[in-house]
Amino acid sequence: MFVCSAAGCWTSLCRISAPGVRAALRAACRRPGAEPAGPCGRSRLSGSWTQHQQQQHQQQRTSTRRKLLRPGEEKKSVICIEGNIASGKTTCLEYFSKTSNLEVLTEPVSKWRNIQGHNPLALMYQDPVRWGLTLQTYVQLTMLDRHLSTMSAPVRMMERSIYSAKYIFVENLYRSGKMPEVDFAVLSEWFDWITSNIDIPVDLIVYLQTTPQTCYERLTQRCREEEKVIPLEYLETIHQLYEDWLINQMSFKVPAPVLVIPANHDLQKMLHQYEEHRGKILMGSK
Ligand SMILES: Nc1ncnc2c1ncn2[C@@H]1O[C@H](COP(=O)(O)OP(=O)(O)O)[C@@H](O)[C@H]1O
Ligand SMILES: Cc1cn([C@H]2C[C@H](O)[C@@H](COP(=O)(O)O)O2)c(=O)[nH]c1=O
Repeated sequence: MFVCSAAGCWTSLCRISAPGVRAALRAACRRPGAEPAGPCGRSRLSGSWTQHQQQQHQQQRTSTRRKLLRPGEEKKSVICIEGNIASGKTTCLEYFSKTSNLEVLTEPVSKWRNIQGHNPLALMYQDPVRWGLTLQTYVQLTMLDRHLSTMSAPVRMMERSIYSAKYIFVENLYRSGKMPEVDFAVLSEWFDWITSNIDIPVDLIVYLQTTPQTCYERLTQRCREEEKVIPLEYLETIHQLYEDWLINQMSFKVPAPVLVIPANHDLQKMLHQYEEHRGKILMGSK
């Protein structure tokens, strides 16, 4: 049985309305870096940046441009859809997949469920201490492969990223005592090497913000065999790690601006919201 030791907490502080995000993004565009900083020197309001973040990101984008662009070539954009397990990321990608000049990359979950006849995802849920490193090494490899694959359209929308695999899932295994320190050290050195030696451009993060309860209901309804052992507490912990990373911005470096979309709503309202945010998502990545 897979049980998390640390239960997460839900804070209404982090619920930012869509109009609030829009206003914040408008303000951030007008006055880059002028947002008051949060406790760790970063802005708490998603979609806006501190001066430091703005400079860092600009440098990243400039170096990407130098490496990739030839005269007349257009800048390509990468948008990562982030969120808890069963928050609706695949459904969101499916919706946008009908957009022209946009390619969609889903998470390589089928690989995590079958590598040469083995199922590291199932093994990890059955015995995380033994199999956590195995799964997360493979997740890191397959996510890197996704990031580095040749783009077939000017805009790429992909499910999660190498960053969330490390900052959310590896971190959770380690913090909950389910990953031995040596395994965490090996994964961390790999991750640090990859991210400091390989350019992994991300232009926008879209965070589908849900309650753990909503995810629990959707996960139960989806009924993926490996995930039947997941308790609500696990989703609460993952939720809190996401909130600390993307909303409070107190845990790890956020590689791109964050657009928060409240995602507890029914499918129809979600599709309506995606349509409403379409311009911001696609243009915001430019
Ligand atoms: N807005 C929604 N309301 C109700 N059910 C949803 C909604 N969005 C997705 N679902 C369902 O919830 C389950 C998980 O959605 P999915 O898109 O696979 O999430 P994720 O890719 O984030 O794990 C699926 O069965 C999907 O059909
Ligand atoms: C990235 C990542 C994922 N997992 C697990 C969590 C879920 O069981 C699946 C992904 O499914 P989702 O519906 O797309 O959220 O994989 C993991 O254990 N470790 C990871 O790094």
